[in-house]
Amino acid sequence: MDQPATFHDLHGASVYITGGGSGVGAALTDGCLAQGANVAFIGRSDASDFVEEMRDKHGRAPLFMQGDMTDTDLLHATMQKAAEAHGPLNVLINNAANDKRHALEDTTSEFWDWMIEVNLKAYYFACQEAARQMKDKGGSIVNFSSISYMMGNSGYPIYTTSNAGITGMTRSLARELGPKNIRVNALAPGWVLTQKQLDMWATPEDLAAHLDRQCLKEHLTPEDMIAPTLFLASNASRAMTGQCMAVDGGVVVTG
Ligand SMILES: NC(=O)c1ccc[n+]([C@@H]2O[C@H](COP(=O)([O-])OP(=O)(O)OC[C@H]3O[C@@H](n4cnc5c(N)ncnc54)[C@H](O)[C@@H]3O)[C@@H](O)[C@H]2O)c1
Ligand SMILES: O=C(O)C(=O)C[C@H](O)[C@H](O)CO
Repeated sequence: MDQPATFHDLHGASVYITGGGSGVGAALTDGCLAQGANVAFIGRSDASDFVEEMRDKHGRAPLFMQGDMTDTDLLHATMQKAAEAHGPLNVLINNAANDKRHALEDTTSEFWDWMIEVNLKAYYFACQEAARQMKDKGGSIVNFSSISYMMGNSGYPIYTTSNAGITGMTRSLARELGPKNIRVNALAPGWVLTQKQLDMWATPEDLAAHLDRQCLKEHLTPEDMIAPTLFLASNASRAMTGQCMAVDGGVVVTG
């Protein structure tokens, strides 16, 4: 898609994205490459085809590292490899998450641990390594949350718990890292119609009900997340930290 804006400071920036090979993350990789940034990303599944698609489109390929980000040593090693390839990180985008459905009654302790490891722990430890790399020259961290917890959605309580945790973590890390000029913000998307959402969760009834809740009467696409993320990543938002920015088409949450 056409870039809606140019963020000059992102040209040549070193950007690391979790889950940058599919869904919203793939749009973010595409959007960052289009700004002239150097992108590295981790993902669980093979993303070689996407890497080649990006090479064809931008003339530069993102650095893809396959692995499970819940392994903190591995996560940190991939972030260090990104720094070796592109320089210390300027931008971290914590995007990868898992919204697997579950109910309180059926939840095991192991499932809780796994969901929190994916949806919260990996975010935290990615921030830890990013902060190390950004300590001398500052940087920007964008943590993907969700409006799902603000809506009080059922069906995935550990996911919504994590989304709420992400905004709390964001505020505290913004305070801790602000003196080093490292900004930390959260972005809370509304319902973004990725192929996975369409394949797994989106029924015609739920889609219609959700559009009713939005002020704007068009469903959101992964590409709609690009410019808001670039804004938070870039110096355009240099006076913003500790915030959670909803990008949701104007969902009005009622009691
Ligand atoms: N799609 C939506 O409607 C929606 C709504 C609100 C918030 N969000 C948020 O936006 C972000 C992206 O959502 P999405 O719909 O594109 O997700 P997705 O499930 O389609 O993609 C997630 C990506 O993360 C990767 N990933 C997951 N677990 C991993 C692990 N353990 N190690 C390494 N990589 C892992 C996957 O490989 C995949 O590339 C998430 O933070 C999500 O909470 C999405
Ligand atoms: O999965 C999420 O994080 C969402 O926020 C998705 C939608 O907002 C939700 O399914 C709408 O009811």
